[in-house]
Amino acid sequence: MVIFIWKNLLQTTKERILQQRRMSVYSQAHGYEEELIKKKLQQFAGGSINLTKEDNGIGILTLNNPKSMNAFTGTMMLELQEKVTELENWKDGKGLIIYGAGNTFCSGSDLNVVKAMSKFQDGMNMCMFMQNTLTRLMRLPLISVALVQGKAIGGGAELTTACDFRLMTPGSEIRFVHKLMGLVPGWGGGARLVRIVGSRAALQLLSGATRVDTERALHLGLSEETLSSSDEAGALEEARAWLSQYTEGPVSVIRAAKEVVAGGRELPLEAALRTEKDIFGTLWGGPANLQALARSLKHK
Ligand SMILES: CCC(=O)SCCNC(=O)CCNC(=O)[C@H](O)C(C)(C)COP(=O)(O)OP(=O)(O)OC[C@H]1O[C@@H](n2cnc3c(N)ncnc32)[C@H](O)[C@@H]1OP(=O)(O)O
Repeated sequence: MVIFIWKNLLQTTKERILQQRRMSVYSQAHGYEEELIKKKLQQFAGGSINLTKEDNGIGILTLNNPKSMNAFTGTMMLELQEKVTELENWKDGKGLIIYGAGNTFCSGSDLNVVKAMSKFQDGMNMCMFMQNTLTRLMRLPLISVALVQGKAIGGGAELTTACDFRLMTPGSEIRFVHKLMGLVPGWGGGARLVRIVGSRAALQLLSGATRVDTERALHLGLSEETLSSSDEAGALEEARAWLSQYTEGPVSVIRAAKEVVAGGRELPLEAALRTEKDIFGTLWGGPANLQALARSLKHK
């Protein structure tokens, strides 16, 4: 009977964790009209977002619109949402690398879309659409890395902040150019940047529209490492090797580690502690835990 109650409790906990992870920031209650914005975005076609899921549990998400420096067209925004949903349902996933085709990361929103969506309500709906998608991306139980080659500009810079880590190739740069367009970030990149580099550095980067090269990014803690390869294949291989240090091991444990950190990053302390307890409960006495105990490991 006790075991039955515990199993039910564990199942409910797992469902609650899953629901929290998929929760969007905006709904109709905030005046957000998802179907309307999706219809509008559909009108601006071009490029694609491609996803491959490797056997090692690492997903590779490619921003593919190289003729416009991988700017996000409307259909790419819609495809990003679809790929995030696919990744939420990928039970074997442990890590994710996001990179841009053609040796550059992303030049933000396609300026043709920006111009055509200049009405207030369109802009707000697009902002909420992208914040919802990037928040769900950030909450994925996968350790994520933005591989920055070339330029990450505007919304491209914002996208990098939705990843757990950033790796940069020689000569690459991250730049929040919003000020120069009479804007501030709207894809959640401002709020996330504060959590990554602190409020003073974030304010400097936004109000100065500062070019952040590899050296400055390392200094600010915006980038983890400057890779040695500049070419796409070499950089991707290096990023894969870097990420593998952290994705090595049982799927359940790696995903749980990411979920504990995601809770700690986003929630007030008591809620984060309760989330940690719930996630701990999904592992305690589980296969990975029992196998480790049976091996009587010493951590010398
Ligand atoms: C969320 C808010 C936002 O993201 S608002 C958008 C912010 N982004 C921008 O303003 C980027 C504007 N573009 C630039 O500053 C430059 O093109 C950057 C990215 C620095 C690249 O410069 P450079 O290496 O000299 O290449 P280029 O200018 O010749 O560009 C190559 C082709 O790509 C295009 N492109 C570039 N960015 C965009 C964009 N965001 N939307 C639409 N098209 C874009 C350029 O127009 C150029 O096209 P073409 O070869 O002239 O036909």
